[in-house]
Amino acid sequence: MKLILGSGSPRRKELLAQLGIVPDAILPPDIDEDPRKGELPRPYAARLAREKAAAVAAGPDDIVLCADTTVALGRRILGKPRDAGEAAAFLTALGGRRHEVITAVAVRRGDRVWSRESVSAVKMKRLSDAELNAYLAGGEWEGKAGAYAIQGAAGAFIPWISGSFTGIVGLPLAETAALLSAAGWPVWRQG
Ligand SMILES: Cc1cn([C@H]2C[C@H](O)[C@@H](COP(=O)(O)OP(=O)(O)OP(=O)(O)O)O2)c(=O)[nH]c1=O
Repeated sequence: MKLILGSGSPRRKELLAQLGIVPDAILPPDIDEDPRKGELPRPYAARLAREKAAAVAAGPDDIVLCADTTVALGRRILGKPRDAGEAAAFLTALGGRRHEVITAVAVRRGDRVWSRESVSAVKMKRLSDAELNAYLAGGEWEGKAGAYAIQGAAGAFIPWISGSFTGIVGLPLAETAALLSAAGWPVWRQG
């Protein structure tokens, strides 16, 4: 039995390492991430996590761990921005309001799949032009859902959250540990 982290996100690898878990392999999935027409953020994140888990090649007894993080502004899905212009638009839309960050986790072993979603509420302050421009120039928005990373400089824009910090960063550890255990991975083995 091998543990395969089906993710190219360095954050997910680091969060897993917080549990003392080093995957036997890292295989980033390649799937179409376009939302379906009218798809809501939570079902979208759940679908993507499962599709990622299905897309990663693994042996019948191997465990595949995948996740998807989506920022939801009401019914609107904010994924990874295409460019700095879209990042600016996302951050302007998020500023001065509350939004949700959904991270869906899917664990697959053979044909069986276990999955859960972590939903957190996040308040971002309204950004001044100086804050927005400096943040965009820093490049931390690249590859991040909603165009920010709470674990970096954008932490200064977020006075309040309710939910799971590890979930917002990309892998909710409480849910992840429970799913891995359910699939038979010895999360709490000694030594
Ligand atoms: C909201 C937020 C997202 N993110 C990141 C986590 C995810 O890596 C990314 C959302 O993109 P995802 O599509 O969830 O993941 P990914 O493309 O980075 O990696 P893979 O599909 O291979 O697993 O946004 C942060 O790092 N901090 C944050 O505060």
